[in-house]
Amino acid sequence: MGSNTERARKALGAMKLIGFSKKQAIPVLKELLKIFNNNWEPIEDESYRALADAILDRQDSKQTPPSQQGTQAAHADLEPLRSTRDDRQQYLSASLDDTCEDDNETPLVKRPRMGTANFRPELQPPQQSSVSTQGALPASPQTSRRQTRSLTVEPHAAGHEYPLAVNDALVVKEPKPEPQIDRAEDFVAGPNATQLNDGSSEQTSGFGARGNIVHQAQSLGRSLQAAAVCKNGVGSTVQNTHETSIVEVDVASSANGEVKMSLKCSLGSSNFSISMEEVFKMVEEKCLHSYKMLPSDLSIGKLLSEVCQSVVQLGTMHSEVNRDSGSLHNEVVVPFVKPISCEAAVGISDDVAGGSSVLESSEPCLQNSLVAWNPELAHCNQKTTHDTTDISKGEERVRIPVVNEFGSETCPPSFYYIPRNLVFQNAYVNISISRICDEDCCADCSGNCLSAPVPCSCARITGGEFSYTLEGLLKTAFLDECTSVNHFLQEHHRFYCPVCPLERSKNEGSPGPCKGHIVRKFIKECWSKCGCGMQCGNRVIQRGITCKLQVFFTREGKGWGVRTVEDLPRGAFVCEYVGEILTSAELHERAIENARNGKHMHQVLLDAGWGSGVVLRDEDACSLDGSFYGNVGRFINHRCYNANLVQIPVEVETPDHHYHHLAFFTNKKVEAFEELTWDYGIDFDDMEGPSKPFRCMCGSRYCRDPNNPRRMGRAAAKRK
Ligand SMILES: C[S@@+](CC[C@H](N)C(=O)[O-])C[C@H]1O[C@@H](n2cnc3c(N)ncnc32)[C@H](O)[C@@H]1O
Repeated sequence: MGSNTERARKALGAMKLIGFSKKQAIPVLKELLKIFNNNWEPIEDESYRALADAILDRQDSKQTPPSQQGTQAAHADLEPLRSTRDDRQQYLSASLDDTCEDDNETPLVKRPRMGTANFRPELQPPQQSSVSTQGALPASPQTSRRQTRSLTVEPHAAGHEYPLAVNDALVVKEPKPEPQIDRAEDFVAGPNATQLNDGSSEQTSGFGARGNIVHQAQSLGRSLQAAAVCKNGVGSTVQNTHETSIVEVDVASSANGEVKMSLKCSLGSSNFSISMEEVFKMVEEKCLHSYKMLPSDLSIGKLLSEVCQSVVQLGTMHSEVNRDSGSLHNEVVVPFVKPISCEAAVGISDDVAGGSSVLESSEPCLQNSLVAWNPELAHCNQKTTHDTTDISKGEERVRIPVVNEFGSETCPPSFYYIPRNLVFQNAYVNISISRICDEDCCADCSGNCLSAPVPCSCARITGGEFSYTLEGLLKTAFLDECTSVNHFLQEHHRFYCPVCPLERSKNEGSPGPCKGHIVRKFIKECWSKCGCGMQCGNRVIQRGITCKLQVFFTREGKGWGVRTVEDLPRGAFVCEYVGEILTSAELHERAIENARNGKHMHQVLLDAGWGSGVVLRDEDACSLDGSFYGNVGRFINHRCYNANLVQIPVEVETPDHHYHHLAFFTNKKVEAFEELTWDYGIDFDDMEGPSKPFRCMCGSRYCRDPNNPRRMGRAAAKRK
């Protein structure tokens, strides 16, 4: 603590260190001491941040144009309401004056901490009849701006009303759910929170909050909660002030693994409404003041989002540690509860008309999934070999964690993670240098083909233009065309095999008529026979996954799914669908086997190039099966019509298209924590197959499943 002189010396030393002379600092310090009724704590807090800001505000105010003087005058009116100086104050002023003579001292100053909840004079509670920082220090252009942004914070500002007298809780924008899925938002809050925001209840501290959050008993644990309690000008001479101001940072996880941070500022009886953008901007400005310079791309929003992502990652790691030490259910960090089996009876859909289609599972899985909420009904402790911190086991450039907030298993049933397709047995995939002719590669190129003045021969099959932009995204026109294939099937070319390999594998002697395959646009990437480097912009999918993904257990009964934990722009490559490359006959066998075993189906036809006019041999009619060997793509669930991913065939190392890669790209902007989905192309009306399509839980208003009661009219749902 120390004497007032000592404290003043330190404060001035701290200011000196960041470039403020005593001449500049002393009057402001005096002013603040008056405001805080000689309470040093709010001034010393955060390495004298209040003092530094107040000095800056005062400096700014000197440049305030005359037009803004009226506002200052309004504040000046508050002056008489302020508490009068007592003897102590006078003594302190004298001490300060003394201190002024000594310029040699350089007390230690802590580096200001960024992002820590702290008490701010500007956000000080309206002391009903007395204290106002704004009143004490003339409003500057900056403070005026702040006042405009946080209009109702200052209760006595002339002419200011409280048009949005609402909640005091500042809630960071919550992770966005997948559009059009109605969800009960079950956020599990920190221990201090009770119920936020349905308007019906408030927190213990008197806060309400925006959003739709139902808090439950479990929490992320105290370690994830930071609370800063700052004394707020409590003193005998200040009347009508409340005892403390509390600023809390609460981090809560939702039932489906989303993370929400809420900042709660107890501001007594004041009402105010501000947007998070305003808060972020102000914090950024303050950081700038404190640090004098900031990284140009600093964004408090991003910083907070990073905090949320770290919570998810830490939660995942904790769950793994707990699982290993057998204490999963003793110490709940993220609300992991008892598991379910997600084994399911399966069937194979005969539908190939929608293009690449995943052969689907059936009801039992859904029934199992629905018991996920009831731990007592959970069963099947199937052992898996997954690393929940990274299901790819280091095979990808990024880690892909697994999160399960509902099931007794912390990870999905076993499979081998492979980052690239592998031939199972008989599929004919001939990758050889000699098969790539000169027109199908760019041997003379170097560096980045996208930067060349004239597109090289690798752009030939895409009409002389590359599919990618220099930023590594799909070009809009190309993406629009690929997406419209899924949306308006009838308008796109459908190819009918003279003898369909799929039908032939079902009935060799008398194959049924081909149901049709959609002719899709291909991406063609440069490859090893090209002269360009691996960083060439026309090599996107072959560089592998770069975005941050997470495998999570869905709440809607779809089993496991995939979500992004960062915002993704439109046209971004997400991942490939990887699996064993099967022939039609092998595919058929697998489907029957899967149907017997009752598993999710993970098979996708690679039929985008079947319309080449040649009658395909069985070994040329390839498909991918991710059941036993696959990558993260095997977890991506189906959504009717308005999925956020589009599947695009990609030619990399073989020029003929019976074998190709299947890559997923975002077809809209996707926000962090949205589930990633693609339209499997299932015809839910097709009941001919050995088993029936799964009951669709996609939540899309355009759901095609006739058994889905929530879908819109059949006509709307049916594809054009
Ligand atoms: C490629 S897998 C997707 C990952 C799967 N959810 C899992 O847990 O392994 C396809 C299977 O997921 C389930 N599924 C995918 N999308 C679904 C949806 N919209 N509604 C219900 N189940 C779905 C079905 O069981 C389907 O056979």
